Amino acid sequence: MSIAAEQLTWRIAGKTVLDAVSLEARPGEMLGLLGPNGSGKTSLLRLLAGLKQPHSGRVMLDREDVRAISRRSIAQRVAFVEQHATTNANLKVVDVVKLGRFPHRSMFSGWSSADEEAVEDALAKAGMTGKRNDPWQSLSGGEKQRAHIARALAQTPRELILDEPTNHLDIQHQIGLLRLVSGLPVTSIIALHDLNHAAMFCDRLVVLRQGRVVASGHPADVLTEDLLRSVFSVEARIERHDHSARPHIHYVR
Ligand SMILES: Nc1ncnc2c1ncn2[C@@H]1O[C@H](COP(=O)(O)OP(=O)(O)OP(=O)(O)O)[C@@H](O)[C@H]1O
Repeated sequence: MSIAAEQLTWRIAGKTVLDAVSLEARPGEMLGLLGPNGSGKTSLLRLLAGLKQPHSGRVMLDREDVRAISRRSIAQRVAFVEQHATTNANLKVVDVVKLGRFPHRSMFSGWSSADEEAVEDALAKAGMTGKRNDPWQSLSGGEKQRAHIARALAQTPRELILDEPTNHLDIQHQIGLLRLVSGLPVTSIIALHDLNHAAMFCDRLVVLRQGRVVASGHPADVLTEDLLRSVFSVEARIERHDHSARPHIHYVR
């Protein structure tokens, strides 16, 4: 249930996009990945999901190098909700969600009651049951995003990687999604731009700047006025909630 990057370096077009990045999402933890535009969040998540190969360093699942684990086992346990996911436009919502069961099926197995249950549960958790038979093309941007999340949940992953999954969602669904992910019995790594949402829901945070980790730890230790100024170039005052001890950022106009 743990997922880790060890000294990952990735370059493209003569540029070092990720420079010896290490992090670990511990079992059951929701790890927030923060950083300004272009800091390397998507590149790092794609390496962790196995969609790109690092130039050096390694990705570990439960402390085992992913290169020693079969592609099928990885596909069964790691789900990735991409930022700009595309889907065949001729499918119905339920068909897209069913694709999440693909890694669990063999050439000879039929559609099982476990598959059916996983799909129904995923549709319900993503709030998409009522749209199950709608054509993909008829969905709004936020509904498409929720259907992609349902597809990832139908995969019944042990590790869940999400790249800015709250983009396109209204505030109710942003909070609903973060509450859902934080309550799942999975290990998750989630890239977020809303620092207050990250502070509210994530167990720990990692901050990237220009492809390097510049801070990591509990939200209260990471989200400081100095860090907001030096990494995000914003002035802010930080208040701590009495009961949760989590930081709340007030940006200065
Ligand atoms: N295929 C590519 N070709 C050239 N440059 C790339 C490629 N992929 C990533 N980069 C560069 O790597 C850097 C990091 O990009 P990445 O998308 O990982 O950042 P990000 O932190 O996810 O940004 P955002 O918050 O804007 O989504 C950027 O400067 C980007 O231009």
